[in-house]
Amino acid sequence: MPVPTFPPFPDDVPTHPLLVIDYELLRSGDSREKERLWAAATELGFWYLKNHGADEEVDGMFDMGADATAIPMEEKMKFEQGDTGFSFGFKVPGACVVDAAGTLDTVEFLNIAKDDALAYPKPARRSYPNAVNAWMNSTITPFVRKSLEVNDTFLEIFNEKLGLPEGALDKLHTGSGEFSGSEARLIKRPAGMPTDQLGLGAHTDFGSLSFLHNRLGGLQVLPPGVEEWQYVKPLPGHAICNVGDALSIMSGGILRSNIHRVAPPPGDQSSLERWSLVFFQRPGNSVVLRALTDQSPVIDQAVKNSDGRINFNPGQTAEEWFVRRVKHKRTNNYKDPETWRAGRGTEQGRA
Ligand SMILES: O=C(O)CCC(=O)C(=O)O
Ligand SMILES: [Fe+2]
Repeated sequence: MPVPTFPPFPDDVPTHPLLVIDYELLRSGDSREKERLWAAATELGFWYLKNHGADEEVDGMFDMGADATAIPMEEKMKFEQGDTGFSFGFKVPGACVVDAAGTLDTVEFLNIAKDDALAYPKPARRSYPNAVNAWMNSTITPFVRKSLEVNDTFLEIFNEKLGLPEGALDKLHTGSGEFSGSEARLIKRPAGMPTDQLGLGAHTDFGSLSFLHNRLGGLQVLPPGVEEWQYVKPLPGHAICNVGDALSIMSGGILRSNIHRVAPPPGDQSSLERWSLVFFQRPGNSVVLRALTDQSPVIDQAVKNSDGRINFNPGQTAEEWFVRRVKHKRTNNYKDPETWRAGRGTEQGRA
């Protein structure tokens, strides 16, 4: 399907520039580009990525999402994620809350486990409707493989910059060979939603790295030391990449997991249906989240110098961390601001 054209992103809203990182340069080992990536990942934790080579897979995923979310609600509910902290499957609008007051969300998710995409046609974590399965070999699995390749490239560079023994971060992710919370997520915000309602509330991402593709505005970041939310402008052909909590903890806070949210698209884009696609890379399920102080003097020093706002030893595995964060977002589990706070990550009081 050709990429549709949209009304332009307005030039009169607060917008935060991101560094543009060239994936091809990273792959060729360009040391200046690696330095620029390091600056982006440690200062804000967000960057654009060009020349990632995943455009075809991304377009296919949006076509798949349109197909899959069009199935009848009754059918969809058979594949709903449920309230136990299991993420894979559909999440319908209103099934999650976006803030401590219990305000309902406005977006639909379709989450597909990396483990299912790679094992297909063998089921690994759960089953999906035919409208998803039909796209597995042609589109979903290739998108997952491509996303893993991109994120594994980042992990290798961060491993080197953090002074970790070779392959240390890989061993906790792809190299662990075990199931993980890694997943591809399609997000649909229906057209004509009230312009004062958030799509997704302020959060940090749960896992290690997020590889995001969107076409309409709406994503906003709260940069360090700034009190006003700022849009990240979608750029054609550019992914938006960011660091999540798990990698921030492992690196002793050197890699930044920055708070962000999804607001209504700005200006003339506000009434349109908004789609985004993310691949979330997360550590293997049994990996205990902790700063890798014993493997890197740089990380050890960072923890010693830290202001104490991030707990670098939360005493949870990646799976426990993930389940806790997903579960406490569910509307059915919301009781009061305390139950909301029980699902928080490294937001550091900024949400
Ligand atoms: O839709 C977007 O632009 C961002 C989505 C996001 O932050 C998330 O799913 O964690
Ligand atoms: Fe996010």
